[in-house]
Amino acid sequence: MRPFLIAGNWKMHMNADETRAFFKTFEGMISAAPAGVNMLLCPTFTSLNAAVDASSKISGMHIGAQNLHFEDKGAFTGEITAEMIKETGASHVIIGHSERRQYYNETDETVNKKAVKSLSAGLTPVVCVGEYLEERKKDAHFDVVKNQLAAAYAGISAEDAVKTVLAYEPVWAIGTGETASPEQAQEMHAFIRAEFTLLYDADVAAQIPVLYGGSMNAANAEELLSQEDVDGGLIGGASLKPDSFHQIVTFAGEIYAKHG
Ligand SMILES: O=C[C@H](O)COP(=O)(O)O
Repeated sequence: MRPFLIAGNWKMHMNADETRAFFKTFEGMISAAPAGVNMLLCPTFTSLNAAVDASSKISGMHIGAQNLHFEDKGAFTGEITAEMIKETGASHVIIGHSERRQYYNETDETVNKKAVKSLSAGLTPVVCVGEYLEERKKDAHFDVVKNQLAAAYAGISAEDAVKTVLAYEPVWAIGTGETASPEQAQEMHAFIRAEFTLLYDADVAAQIPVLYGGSMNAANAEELLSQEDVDGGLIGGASLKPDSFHQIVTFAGEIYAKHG
């Protein structure tokens, strides 16, 4: 089975001191990721250095940013380049999160440009897709995700596609406490895998980790992670607490030990 990636998106929470405090507690719980599990935490830009420093004590822990600009430099006030993120020691970057699509005019085109830029800079893009509730109610969710996928991966070679991570985050499940059922998650993840097979081939599709995001927590993670095509989670609120993040990582390790 594919290794799990348990990722936390800290959004606009956790300053540098709080980041160091999180890691101090977390490293008391775990010094290395369980076999078959990788961990990723994505703090704010100003906490990246603190997170990278602290993460060096935990094997299998990676650090990522939450956004980047697709240009190398220029008059883009408030933005940050891929190279600047790399300079902190971070290895991943979240791209196209629904909050950025919703509040900051992120489009399918900019998501694609950002994915291309992060790959060329040697950062792993965690590309986010997902439908709104109205789209699911209209039964348009598969088409929405299919279009987002095709746009995000336009012009990306198979060789690069396998270096990406995909996160399916139904917008109606983000921060709402309402999670997709394990069946809904598995259905969409299998669909995404089939789309990757059409865009590339079955071998590429089998290599791209597909994470679920949307109110994943210690109470529902085990069932979600037990689904065949759910390769991990992109966790918001529950990743801010060392004990719940640790619990989710532990579930992933147990599932991998059983089936891996
Ligand atoms: O990127 C993470 C997602 O937006 C999920 O956030 P949440 O776990 O707080 O619902």
